[in-house]
Amino acid sequence: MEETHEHLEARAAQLISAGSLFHGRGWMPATSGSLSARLDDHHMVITASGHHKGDLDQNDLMLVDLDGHVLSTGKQPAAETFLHIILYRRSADIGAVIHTHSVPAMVLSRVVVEAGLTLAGDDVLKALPGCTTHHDSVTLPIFPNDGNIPQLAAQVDDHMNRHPDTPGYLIEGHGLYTWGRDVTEARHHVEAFEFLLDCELQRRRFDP
Ligand SMILES: CSC[C@@H](O)[C@@H](O)C(=O)COP(=O)(O)O
Ligand SMILES: [Zn+2]
Repeated sequence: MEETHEHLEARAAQLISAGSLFHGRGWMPATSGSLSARLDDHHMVITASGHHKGDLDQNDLMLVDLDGHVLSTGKQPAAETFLHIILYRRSADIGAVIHTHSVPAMVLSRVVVEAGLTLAGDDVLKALPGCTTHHDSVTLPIFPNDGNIPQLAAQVDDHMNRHPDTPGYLIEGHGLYTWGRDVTEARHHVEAFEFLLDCELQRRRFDP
């Protein structure tokens, strides 16, 4: 358990740094967004609910097990904790999950009428899993927003059963979820998606 806690502080430090970076970019305005990292097969560290993600400290992170039990006393976990948990349960290769609320993710998730947004024709795609050339493409499924998080999590899980290589998704009028093997890789995926979404939004202004 001591080792888990030691791990917790190191992972929490990485999440604090990512929160500061992404808030600074305008992708986690006010108290929006959430960040987590796997500690072992049964535990994760995740942001506590309602904290400003640009100004987190170790007290704003907490230990939760992958059944959803809160193991840090006196703290309320992120509202969308279950959306993080289902990803860790799916694959031991998922080591960190990050949720952002950027303007491009918000706008595109509302204007795209299809069930998914395909990103193509950009070299930065190569920063994403499964893409090796700029000829590759990635489709982000778009789920209707739902305050019932277990229900939304079940929809995401069902989609990923059918499309296990999905590297991220959008929630309509809400934001982006993506993940990686560790916090470093999840950060890269956030940056790549946010860049691609911004480009896509700007491209549509010229060619709607
Ligand atoms: C503050 S608006 C955004 C929230 O409703 C929620 O979607 C979110 O991303 C952060 O909630 P939190 O409970 O702080 O993890
Ligand atoms: Zn959110």
